[in-house]
Amino acid sequence: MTDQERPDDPSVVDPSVFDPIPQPDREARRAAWQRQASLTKPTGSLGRLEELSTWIAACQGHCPPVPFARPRIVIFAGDHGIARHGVSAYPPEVTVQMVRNFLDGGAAINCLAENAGATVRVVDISVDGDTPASVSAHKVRRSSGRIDTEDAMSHDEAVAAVAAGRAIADEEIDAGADLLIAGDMGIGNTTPATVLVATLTRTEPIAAVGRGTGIDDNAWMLKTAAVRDAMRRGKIVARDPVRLLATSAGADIAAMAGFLAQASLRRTPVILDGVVVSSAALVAEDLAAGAREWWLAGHRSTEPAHSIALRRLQLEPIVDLGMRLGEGSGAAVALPILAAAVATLARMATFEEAGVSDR
Ligand SMILES: Cc1cc2ncn([C@H]3O[C@H](COP(=O)(O)O)[C@@H](O)[C@H]3O)c2cc1C
Ligand SMILES: O=C(O)c1cccnc1
Repeated sequence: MTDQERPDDPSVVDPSVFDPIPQPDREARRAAWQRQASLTKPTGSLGRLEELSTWIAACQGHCPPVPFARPRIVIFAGDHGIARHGVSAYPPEVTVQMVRNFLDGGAAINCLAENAGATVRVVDISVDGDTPASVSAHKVRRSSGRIDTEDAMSHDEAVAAVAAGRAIADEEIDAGADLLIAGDMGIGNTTPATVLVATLTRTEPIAAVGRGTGIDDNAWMLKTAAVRDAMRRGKIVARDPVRLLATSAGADIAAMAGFLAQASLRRTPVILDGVVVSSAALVAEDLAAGAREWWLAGHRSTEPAHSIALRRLQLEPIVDLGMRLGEGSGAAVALPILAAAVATLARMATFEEAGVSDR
C-alpha cells in the first residue's frame, strides 16, 4: 500500500507497520551480571556463556532466568521462480518433498530439535504445490516470481506475507513458546537471500554469492549474474523494506521478517539461523528498529552473505561448524549451549551459599 492508496480511516491498520520495539530489561541484565560474579567459579571463567545467560535474563525480565519450557522452531517453506534458472544444485520439486519429510520427522532439523528439546512446526507460505491443510493455513501464493526479471510478488502480497509471519509468531507465543527459531526450506532461496543482504549492505555480488546446496562453478556464475540483475531491480526500492521484499525476496522470506520483528515486539528471544533467516532479519530490523536486540546468532554458515549480514546486525555467532543447510539447523545446534548458559546462572550456588572463599 502506498501513502496515496492508504485509506484515511485510522482504524485500518497496516500490518507492515510496527509499534516501537521494547528493549530487553536493563535492570535484569545488571542483576544477572552481578549474580554471575557471585557464583562459585573464577570471575569470567564461563566465558561467553556468562554473556548469553545475562542476555536471556534481560529478555525474560528477571534474574535468575528460568530454563526454556517451550522452545519452538518454525520452518518457513516457499519456492522461488529463480530456482528454475540454474542457481541451485537440486530441483525445485525438493521443496514440497522436504515439507513431507519434516512432517514425517526425517529431516536434519527433526533430529536436532529433538536433541535440543524443541518442537518443530512447518508452514507453507509459498510452496509451488499442494501441502496438507495443517501447514497451508497461512499460504500467500504458489512460488514467488523470478527476481532477476520480475518482482517476487505484489505489494499487497508482501504485506500479507509480513502479516502471516506476525500471526504465526503470535500463535506460537500465545501457545507458550519462550524461545523461537525460524528456519527456511525452499530450493533456490539462497539467491533472494543473497540479493537482500548484498543490496542492504551495498556489497558486490561476487563477494556475497556462495555455493548454496553445493553448486559448481558454472552454476555459481549463473547465480552471480542472477543476483547482479536482481540487485539492479532491488536497489531502487531498498529504502522501503516492504517494497524491497516485494521486489527481491519471496513470500516465505517476507513472512520470516514479520515473524522475527513480531517476536521482538512480543519480548520473545530468537536464535537466528543461516543466510536465509539472517537476510529476513536485516529487513526486519528496517521494519522495526531495535528488533535485533532480541536476536542471537546461532551459527555462522559457510555462505559469505551470512557473515556480511551478521556483521551488519552486530551479532557474533555461537558456533561455527561449517554448516550450510538452513531449516533452522544451525540455531538448533546452538540452543543447548544457550540452555547451558541459562542453567549455570539459574542453578549454581553463590560463594556465600556454598561456603566457598571468594578472592
Ligand atoms: C534435500 C535438501 C534439504 C534441504 N534443507 C534445507 N535446504 C536448503 O537448501 C536450499 C537452498 O540452497 P539453494 O539456494 O542452493 O537451492 C533451501 O531449500 C534450503 O532450505 C535443503 C536443500 C536440499 C536439496
Ligand atoms: O546458510 C543457510 O541458511 C543455507 C545455506 C545453504 C543452503 N541453505 C541454507
